[in-house]
Amino acid sequence: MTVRTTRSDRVPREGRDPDAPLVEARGAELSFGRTPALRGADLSVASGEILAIMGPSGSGKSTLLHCLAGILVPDSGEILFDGRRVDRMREPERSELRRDRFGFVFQFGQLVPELTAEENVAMPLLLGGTRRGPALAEARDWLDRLGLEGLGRRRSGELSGGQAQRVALARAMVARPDVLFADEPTGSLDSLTGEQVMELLVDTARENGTTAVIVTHEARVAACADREVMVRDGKVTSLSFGRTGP
Ligand SMILES: Nc1ncnc2c1ncn2[C@@H]1O[C@H](COP(=O)(O)OP(=O)(O)OP(=O)(O)O)[C@@H](O)[C@H]1O
Repeated sequence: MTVRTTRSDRVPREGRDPDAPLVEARGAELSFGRTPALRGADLSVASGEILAIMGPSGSGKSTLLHCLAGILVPDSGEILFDGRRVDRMREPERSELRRDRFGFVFQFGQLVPELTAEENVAMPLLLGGTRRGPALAEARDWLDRLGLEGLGRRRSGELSGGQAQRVALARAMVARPDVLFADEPTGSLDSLTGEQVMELLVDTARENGTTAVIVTHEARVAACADREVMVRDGKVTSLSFGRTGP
């Protein structure tokens, strides 16, 4: 069911300047105790862009993603979302931003094991105040779209790794976030399954005009993105623009 899209299919959301950065880090620095993780990271992500962050283990990729997503606050530097200073927000405001505007997929889907797949997917809608019936109907619709017809009543222990990551993707997208943050979304999967999940993730983000920031070790996974950046020693050091042209 996957429809391959190309890097030139970028669809910014209506009403936005496609060239204005939606998510930005400016000179972000963050240390964990004496361990510096970010040493002046600069990054701009345009609205509707699918960006892959690559780099060696321990270089600061996850820390950068967590700062961009308002999970961590840098020691210095700025984090902006849609022109607003995320690093200056208090935790309740950042929490609201994460809930209302961002979606997340992590390496291990982190589904709630006691809940069924459709209940997991419905969770962001329920937290946002949607009634149970409509929320579950929307969740089933997303599961169908991601090729998981008929699996809505299963719990995470009854799903394969690839199925569980697709449920996690449905949960991340169900509330139509502005930005999808994915940290090694295919890291726990074999390469074929990982590629399928990544294609679904990228296609789903593109179809919905969702900006995506994806941390990955895998060049083949990064190749699905519009743009790749490299993180080394806590800095964004090199950029490669789309393979299909400058
Ligand atoms: N919670 C933490 N406490 C202490 N040190 C941390 C913590 N999180 C990350 N670090 C350190 O910060 C540095 C950057 O880590 P980070 O996880 O951002 O790297 P990464 O590029 O995502 O690595 P990997 O590809 O292995 O996941 C590393 O030296 C790491 O050991």
